[in-house]
Amino acid sequence: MADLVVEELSMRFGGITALDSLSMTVEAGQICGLIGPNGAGKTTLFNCVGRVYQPSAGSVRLGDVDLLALPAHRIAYAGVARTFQNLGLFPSLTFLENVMAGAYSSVGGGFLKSILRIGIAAQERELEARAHRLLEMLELDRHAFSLAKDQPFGTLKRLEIARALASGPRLLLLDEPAGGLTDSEVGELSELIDSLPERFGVTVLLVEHRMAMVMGISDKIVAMSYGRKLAEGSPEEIRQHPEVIASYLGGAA
Ligand SMILES: Nc1ncnc2c1ncn2[C@@H]1O[C@H](COP(=O)(O)OP(=O)(O)OP(=O)(O)O)[C@@H](O)[C@H]1O
Repeated sequence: MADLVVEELSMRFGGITALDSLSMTVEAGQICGLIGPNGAGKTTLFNCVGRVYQPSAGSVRLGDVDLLALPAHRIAYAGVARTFQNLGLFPSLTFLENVMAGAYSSVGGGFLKSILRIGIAAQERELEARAHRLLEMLELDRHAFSLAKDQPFGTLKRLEIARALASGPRLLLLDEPAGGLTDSEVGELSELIDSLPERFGVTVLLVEHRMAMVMGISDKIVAMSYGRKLAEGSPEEIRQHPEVIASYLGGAA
């Protein structure tokens, strides 16, 4: 069943049509890669789904929830979490604190109630235990008390994913997760991302320029050009799609 449903989404910036009536779906537990040449509208689509931009027309639904009807700050409660190209971490906090900061966005409305019920100290302990478990699952537990700013970029990319997972999302938006990584780091990160749907029950939407990585881990790919969907299908179908090859993949296919 489709988990994420985007229908006839359009976004204009002044005279530029960045998204032109684009529709797509992602099934629950799928990894969907968005590809396309520079300026195709991938980031714009990503930012409309993540409620950074308010689209000019169209709809975005996650399960039964109309994401565009929510105020942008409620997006985490609806089950959407994201990572950022340039890391959305707090450099002067420890790994553990960064992950706990990610978890706070999920306690939201129930937070006050649970404080009244179990007290703030117990709530903190619960979040801390959850953050420790996540660090362990992402093989980052040895860094729990390291400051984020003291660790290499590749390790911080994993921490960024741990932080996003801490809110218990249903949809994870990954914005160029492999940007700035070495080839061996990309391999490790691909394995991690590939394992996320099964281990954490998330659906993943991924924007990434490293073609081998997208082709290797995506269940489906949406190829975009000039704000429109050029093709949608399995990596194999996309690799062989004449229009995709002509407009974008060329030698990379
Ligand atoms: N905030 C903005 N203001 C004005 N124009 C924008 C804005 N964001 C994107 N655009 C324009 O919308 C179009 C789509 O851009 P977008 O960044 O979504 O493409 P992209 O596929 O993500 O490209 P890239 O691979 O280079 O990141 C481009 O023509 C871009 O110049």
